[in-house]
Formats: sequence, structure tokens, C-alpha cells
Amino acid sequence: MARAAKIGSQDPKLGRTLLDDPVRNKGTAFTAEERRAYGLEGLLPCAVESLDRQVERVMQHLEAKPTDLERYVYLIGLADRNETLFYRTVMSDPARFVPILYDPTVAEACLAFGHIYRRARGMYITRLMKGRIAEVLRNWPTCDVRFICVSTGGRILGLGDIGANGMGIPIGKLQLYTACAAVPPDGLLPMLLDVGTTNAALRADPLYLGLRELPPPEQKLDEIVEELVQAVQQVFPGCCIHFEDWKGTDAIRLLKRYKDKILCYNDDIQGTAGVTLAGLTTALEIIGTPLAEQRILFLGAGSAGIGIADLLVSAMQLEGLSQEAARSRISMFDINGLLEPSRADLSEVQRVYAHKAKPSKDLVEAIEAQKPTVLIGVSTKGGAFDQRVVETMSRLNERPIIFALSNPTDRAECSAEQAYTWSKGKALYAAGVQFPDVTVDGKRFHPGQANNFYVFPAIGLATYVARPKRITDACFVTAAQALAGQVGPELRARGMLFPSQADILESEVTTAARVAELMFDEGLAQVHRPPDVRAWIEGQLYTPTY
Ligand SMILES: NC(=O)C1=CN([C@@H]2O[C@H](COP(=O)(O)OP(=O)(O)OC[C@H]3O[C@@H](n4cnc5c(N)ncnc54)[C@H](OP(=O)(O)O)[C@@H]3O)[C@@H](O)[C@H]2O)C=CC1
Ligand SMILES: CC(=O)C(=O)O
Ligand SMILES: [Mg+2]
Repeated sequence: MARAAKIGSQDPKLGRTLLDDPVRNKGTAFTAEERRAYGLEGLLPCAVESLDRQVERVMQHLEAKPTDLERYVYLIGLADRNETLFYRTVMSDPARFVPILYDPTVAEACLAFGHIYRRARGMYITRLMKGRIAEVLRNWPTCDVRFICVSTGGRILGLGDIGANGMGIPIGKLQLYTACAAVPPDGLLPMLLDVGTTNAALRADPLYLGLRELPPPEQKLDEIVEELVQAVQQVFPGCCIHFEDWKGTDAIRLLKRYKDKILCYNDDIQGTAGVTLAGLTTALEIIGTPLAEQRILFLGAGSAGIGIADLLVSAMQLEGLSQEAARSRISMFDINGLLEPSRADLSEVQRVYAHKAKPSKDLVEAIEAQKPTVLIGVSTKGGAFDQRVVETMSRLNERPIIFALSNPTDRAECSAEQAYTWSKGKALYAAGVQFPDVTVDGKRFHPGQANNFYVFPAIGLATYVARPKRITDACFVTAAQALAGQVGPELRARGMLFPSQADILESEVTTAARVAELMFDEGLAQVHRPPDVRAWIEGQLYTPTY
């Protein structure tokens, strides 16, 4: 589905307006006829170029930039000038551009957000708007908003609380809905719920763009969130709220509160769980043992850790274990050590993974005691899987599964090179970022990238087409199964646990089709079921053409 040029009027003054509108601007691709009709003559050089020629120029500009952060700034500027050209560029080579628009470059962009800021690309809601949030939402120029990705900036990647600087994440996540899954970009609204920040350095930065105050207590935060959620239902009915990168405890509490009440999901909890289950499914098929027989140890027991653990429990139950037996196969270790019943600092959701064991603050000691077959890092602690950790896992297991999921690159619990070298090529490894290939003893390994971008754009696409009432946990299990099903023998032989990023659109559409089928099967979808779901989805995909 190409985006309509939306040029109807014969107003000769329209030209300037068109050039300033990123959705309708074609730049040098306006034809001679259009230039005459819309008062564009003289406002452009005489060459009339194709979209592909324009992409060629963009590629040259990008080539000349010295860093990925500068490429990021350039691409965001391009999106502000000409959205079609922006998406044509990034969709032409997703494996190259996803790491620039998103993880890991977006981390640098967020840290420098107030300094590289050009223009607002979404909405900023603050507590100062309390009582008027619906009125403020109406300031957004379109009422057909299909997705809001909202963060408080309370936990951005593994960077901690960076407040309003976190806006880079909702912008990037929604750009990936389109760049990876061809969700039409018109109805996507990035949002920063600015509740202040605990980050004193940022509050003192003269170029910081957010509220310079500490976040409110939980109850006050929840009141603002409740008003925002209700305002979204009123102003943008049918809109899906995608929660992203909130402080872990807020993320878990709010998902529990809203998941059965409104159309929403939390990507860090549910999307991450989906991609991890997919990677684990593939890894276990390579080894040839079922999930229900694994012992899984997490480093980190926050929103991502709990989300993954809970979904793994559901998946083990599908393999026949009771909930209790499934939970008993999962242990967790956080900043205060192994989760066990004598710990007084655990939340309700953590307590179910606190099994009777000797208290320990030493990860290697915990590994020796628990004998995990799978080690998953979601701790934000770069380098936490040191040589002793990887060697211990490799001594205990013929093929240790080691997922170092913390972002960005320097927060990964271990690098691909470390995992393959220290395990002597035995590890089945994935990380949140894409590490380069590694050669150990003459064998080349292609590390997996277990990042939720394999899942959330597909959930977005399925939601876009099927308009479900709710997004359930089953949607994420289905997404994981669909994703794992796409890693055939040839990819596995290369050590790959996920589909190739060069084929990301194909992968997301395949996953979305399975999720949409489930939405119809479970009575969640609110549109008429078509005879061929996949073909029906393909007919609604955005293509960046003029
Ligand atoms: N690859 C992917 O797709 C995704 C990756 N992530 C990454 O996972 C990480 C965690 O995210 P999330 O769970 O949402 O964050 P949270 O803040 O909710 O959780 C972090 C957890 O790690 C623990 N922790 C902190 N420091 C250490 C340490 N030094 N040693 C052991 N544990 C520690 C925390 O303990 P305490 O609470 O006591 O401080 C907490 O349990 C982030 O880096 C994020 O980028 C997240 C989502 C998706
Ligand atoms: C990838 C992601 O969502 C995160 O690191 O928070
Ligand atoms: Mg996230």
C-alpha cells in the first residue's frame, strides 16, 4: 500500500507548504506537472529525480559521516524533511540501519538528547497538565492514532533513569514498527510522560529538556498514568498503548493493572519474553532437549527478568509441567545475591522464584549450586559474565546456553567474543545487540541478537490489522513459536538463533500473521476474519513510494 501523495488542491501557494510537510514532501521527485500545479516552480533545482536516485544521495551523505551518532542525527533530520525517503532508505538495508536508529546508537542519542535536539517528534505530557491531559492530547494533529509508545525515561536500556532524554526510545521503537514490519507511519505517536528524574546530573544540565524535579511517589505517578490512560481511550479510541522503558517496578505494576482492562502491552516484559523464548526454543532444538528439562538462572530480577521467567513458566506448562514444577526450574540472582526465602527485600512477583537454597552473593557459587543449563543476563551490569562464569557454565554443560541481553553494548553481561572464546566454541550465545562474527579454532560463529525488535513490530502489525480488544500473553507465546519456526537448518548450522535481519520484513509479517490468526481464534480481533490472513496483511503493508 503506497502512501497517497494527498495533493489535491490547485492552490499555487501550496508549494512551500508541501516542501515543509515531511509526509507529503517529495523534494526533487516532484514532477514538472506537479511543480506547475502546486506553485513549486523555482523552489526546487530543475532536475526531476526518482526516489532511488534520492536514496543514492542519502547513502553518500551517510557514508561521509564519521560516527553512527551523526548518521542518527542525519536520519532523524531526514525523517523531519521527507518521511518517504527516510523509510525507503532504512527499509532498503535494515541490518545496517536498525542499529543506527535503534539499539545501540539510540543509547548515545538518548544520553545526548537535549544537546542533539532539533524538533519535537511526539508529545510530552507532564504532571503540570494534570486534569487537562485529554485536552492536551487533542493538540496532536491527527485523531486516528493507532499506537502510542510511552516512556517515563525511568529505565532507558541499561542506562538507568535519564528522564525526558528517554524520548529517543519511543521515537525509535515506533520507527521500527514501520521500518521492520511496514506498519503505516501515520498513526504512530511517540510520547514521553515527563515525571521528573532522579538523575541529578541531567537536572543540572542547562540543555536538559525535561522537568527539573524528582519523580513523584508511586501513588501520584499512578494517578497521572490513570488520567493519561483514560484520556487516550477518550481522544484516540482503539489506540494501543505500548509501555517502554519505565522503571522496572512501575512497569510490572502498571502492566498488571492495565493488561486486562485496555489495549496495551509492555515490550520490556512481554516482547523481551517472546524473543527470549524464541531464541531458547531454537537453541534447545539444536541441543535436542526440551525446555521443561532445563534449569534456568537469571542475573537480574527486574521487569525483563520477571517477564521472561513468567513466559518460560507458561511454555513449560504447555510441555506438561505444573506451574509449581516449572517455577522450581527457574532461579534468580540480583544485585543483592541469590533470590531465596530469607531475603526480606523481594516483591511478590520475585518471591515465586525464591527457592530454598544457601544464601549467596557470588554468581559462580550460585552456578555451582544450581547447575543451570541456561544463563540469562538482564542485569544492566556489563561484564558480569566474566571468564569464571562462562568457564563454569561450560564445565557443567556440553552446550551452555548463555544470553547476555542487557543493552547497550557496554552493558552486555559478556561479549560474543568472550562467550565463544571462554567456552571454546561450546556456548549457544545471544545478546541484546548484534556483535560481529567470531572465529574460534578456525570455526566461525554468528552470534544471535535476542532483541525484542524481532517481536514488538510484529505484535504492532497484528494489532494494526486485527484491531484486537486486548493483547494477551498467548500472543507473545505464539510470536515466539512463529519466530523460532523461521530458523531453519541452514541458519542453525551457522549458529543463528534468529532469522536474518536482512529479511526482517518477511520475518515480522510471518510472525504477525500467526499472531493475527490467534487473535481471530481467541475472539480478540474486532474485524471480520479474511479467508487468507497473510495475504490480507500483505495488502495493508506500507511501502515507501511517492
Ligand atoms: N535484549 C532485549 O530485548 C532487552 C534487554 N533489556 C535489558 O535488560 C536490562 C534490564 O532491564 P529491566 O529488567 O527492565 O530493568 P530493571 O531495572 O527492571 O531490572 C534490573 C535488574 O537487575 C538487577 N541488577 C542491577 N545491577 C545488578 C548487578 N550489578 N548484579 C546483579 N543484578 C543487578 C536489579 O536489581 P535491583 O532491582 O535490586 O537493583 C534488577 O533486578 C537492561 O539493560 C535492558 O537494556 C530489557 C528489555 C529488552
Ligand atoms: C531492547 C529494549 O527494549 C531494552 O533494552 O530496553
Ligand atoms: Mg526497552
